[in-house]
Amino acid sequence: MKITKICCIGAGYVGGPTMAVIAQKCPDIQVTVVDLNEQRIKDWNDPNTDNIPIYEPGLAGIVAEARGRNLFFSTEVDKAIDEAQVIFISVNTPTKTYGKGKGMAADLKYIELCARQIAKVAKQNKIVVEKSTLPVRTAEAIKSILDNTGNGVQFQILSNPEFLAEGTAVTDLLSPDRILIGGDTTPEGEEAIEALVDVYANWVDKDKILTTNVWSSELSKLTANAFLAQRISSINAMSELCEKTGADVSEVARAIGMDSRIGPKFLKASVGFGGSCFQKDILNLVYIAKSYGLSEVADYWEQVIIMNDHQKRRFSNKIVQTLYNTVADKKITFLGWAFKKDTNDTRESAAIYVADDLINEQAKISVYDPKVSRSKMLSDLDYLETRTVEENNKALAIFDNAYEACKGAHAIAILTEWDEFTTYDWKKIYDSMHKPAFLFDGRNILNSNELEAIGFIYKGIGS
Ligand SMILES: NC(=O)c1ccc[n+]([C@@H]2O[C@H](COP(=O)([O-])OP(=O)(O)OC[C@H]3O[C@@H](n4cnc5c(N)ncnc54)[C@H](O)[C@@H]3O)[C@@H](O)[C@H]2O)c1
Ligand SMILES: O=c1ccn([C@@H]2O[C@H](COP(=O)(O)OP(=O)(O)O[C@H]3O[C@H](CO)[C@@H](O)[C@H](O)[C@H]3O)[C@@H](O)[C@H]2O)c(=O)[nH]1
Repeated sequence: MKITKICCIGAGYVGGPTMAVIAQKCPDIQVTVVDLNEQRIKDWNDPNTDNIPIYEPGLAGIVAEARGRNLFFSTEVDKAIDEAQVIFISVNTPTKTYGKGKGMAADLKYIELCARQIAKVAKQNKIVVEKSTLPVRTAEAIKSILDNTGNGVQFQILSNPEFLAEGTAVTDLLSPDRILIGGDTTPEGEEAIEALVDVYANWVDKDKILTTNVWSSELSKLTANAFLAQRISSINAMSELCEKTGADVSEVARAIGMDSRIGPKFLKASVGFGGSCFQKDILNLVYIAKSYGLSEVADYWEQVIIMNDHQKRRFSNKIVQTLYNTVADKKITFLGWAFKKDTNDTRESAAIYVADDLINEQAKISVYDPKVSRSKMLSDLDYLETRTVEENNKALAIFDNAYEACKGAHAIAILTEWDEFTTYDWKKIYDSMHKPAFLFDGRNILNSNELEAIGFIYKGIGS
């Protein structure tokens, strides 16, 4: 089967960039990305591609090239479903905030809504692709909904999890380590797998396209995120021990990373991992393990989250302790609010939790982030419901300029590893601050010797 029309439900951090790259690399395929969120679609259609709703290096150029040619953003969900041979489901699957599994299980209501909508609209056979990250065996539920429409339409369900990381989405999509496609082992299932393999083979080497059964594919995505997050919690655990013993976590990471069995990546100690995926996916894994009665497996993975929460809290505690055990009415400037550099995404960012802790201690927080909007920062804090919206408004001052944000501060905390922070005139910043001037580098990106020579009291992670 040759694919000529694709629809993607969900124009978010995954749907938008993924479909833009498919459209760029496959000019013969018409790709329509649909979303219920009218503003989001309007933003994707903004004539100036610098205003598209997701900031990712290189993305605006790809959208400019493909949009209107074979890439379309629309709110007409039914029409796009009806016309497409392949429908990617790329909607959000957040942690449940209610009912059974609250705070742990993945909320699959948006997935189910998509399945029901596809079932209602489809008049011809279709391939439905799970692009969202889902608990193992979700395809079974989707299949049950789709197969019970009674209109004779045949569906093949594939699992094709996405491994892109934000901030590097475009390069990850253009040169992925692998593409994973899981499907049924029936002839129809294999035909569907082949059709999707052919789409990716337009720009990915065939030996990097891995095909498996559906359950392995679904579970591999949760497993990959669990392993990645575990490395960060492991090095962060060692960072605390380094601080007690005089070892330096960067040196330890380098020493172990040169062991080819361990490898050097994902060993940067930090204020704690954030992002929409790691915590949500591990909690989901823990929930799945518990639901099968595997309490040791559940406890093992839960420790990754416990360690990460500890690391965030440890950072805010260290600020309070170092500032003579009180930050009340002191100005603490955050450089960075995004959960990592090169993205405007703030979901689960460590900055939110550190700010919340420090505001509880009556600190005045000033923030500068090159890409995150003022309204986003405030809504992130409001979402925690620790205090009223007015109180948050009072406690958080947001700046468009780092030098202005740092003026008159008692301490600076680096929460995101934006490259521009390393290029600042730190002497000028030092001169504008209260003394002693403290600098808490939650990302270990600055040169401690240079900063100490200027006069800062510098505290990194794990040294
Ligand atoms: N963000 C990442 O880096 C990343 C990477 C890999 C996988 N994932 C997974 O991909 C999925 C999507 O993540 P995201 O970050 O793109 O989420 P997102 O919140 O940015 O985007 C999801 C979009 O789906 C839309 N939507 C929800 N229900 C809909 C419906 N019924 N019809 C039409 N539109 C609907 C929402 O309005 C939203 O715009 C999640 O399962 C996530 O775990 C995310
Ligand atoms: O050595 C490291 C590496 C990362 N981080 C932090 O970990 C978080 C996550 O970073 P990263 O994994 O680079 O970004 P995500 O966009 O969350 O991507 C992860 O989550 C996605 C969603 O499932 C997956 O697709 C990706 O493969 C997986 O890397 C961020 O807060 C980073 O600052 C560290 O603290 N130390």
